[in-house]
Amino acid sequence: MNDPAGAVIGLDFDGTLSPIVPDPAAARIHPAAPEILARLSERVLCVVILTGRPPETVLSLGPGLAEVPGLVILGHYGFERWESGQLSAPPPPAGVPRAEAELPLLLRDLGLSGVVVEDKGRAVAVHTRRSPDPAKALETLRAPLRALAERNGLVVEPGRYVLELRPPGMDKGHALSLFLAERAARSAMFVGDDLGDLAAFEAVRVSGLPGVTVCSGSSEVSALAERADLVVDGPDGVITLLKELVSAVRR
Ligand SMILES: O=P(O)(O)OC[C@H]1O[C@H](O[C@H]2O[C@H](CO)[C@@H](O)[C@H](O)[C@H]2O)[C@H](O)[C@@H](O)[C@@H]1O
Repeated sequence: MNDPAGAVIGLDFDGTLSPIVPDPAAARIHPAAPEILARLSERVLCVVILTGRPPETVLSLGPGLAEVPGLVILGHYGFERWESGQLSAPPPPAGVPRAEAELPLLLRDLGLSGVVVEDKGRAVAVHTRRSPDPAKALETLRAPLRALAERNGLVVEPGRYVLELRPPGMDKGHALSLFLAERAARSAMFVGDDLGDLAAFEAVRVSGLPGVTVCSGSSEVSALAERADLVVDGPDGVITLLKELVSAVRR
């Protein structure tokens, strides 16, 4: 990297900094991540975590992240922002509690077992990873959840055995584009693992900046690996890459 002081390093959380586990509440950041991010942030313009999770959840699943110098967390696909200990968030949309209230009946009528609802405040995620046939359950849910989202002014965000109902008007691409402009970035890297990260890959490409897109590879998602400049082996591979970056970068 020729100009690390101008580089924004963007990273997704689940599947990238945090290994995928069956229970979303049991996820934990890779133990090496906070320290390596702290070392990296001293060498680049900014490190930003761009995630579908609320920033406060990322901080609780990622002990040590609050101490990473200058770290910014853009949560809920960019609707919420945590920086220097401060959280900024617009009021939550009314459609989310309305949609969530309809979910138990919908799931019962579809006869699905092992499907778990994650209340995220500004969004609600429906997980099938722990159902007997996760892929089939996801397909069964797709159309009914799309209709439920539309009735409540929401959109469906698909992910790794999850369909999330969330407000429209923001995605990781838009959030990253705004952030690159805000920081007057001179180069950009984004690391992600899931479909929601494709928009951030595109944001790196359309920025016109020197950039690199990295896929935290898995057997569950192929679309990202096909579009990435570089594919690494899951969160362990991401940590190895970040360590190499820290070693390579002199500011
Ligand atoms: O944008 P991200 O940081 O990647 O967040 C996307 C979703 O991640 C979480 O779900 C995923 O990780 C879980 C824990 O490893 C896993 O059980 C689940 O199957 C994955 O889809 C999170 O629970 C969602 O709310 C996020 O939107």
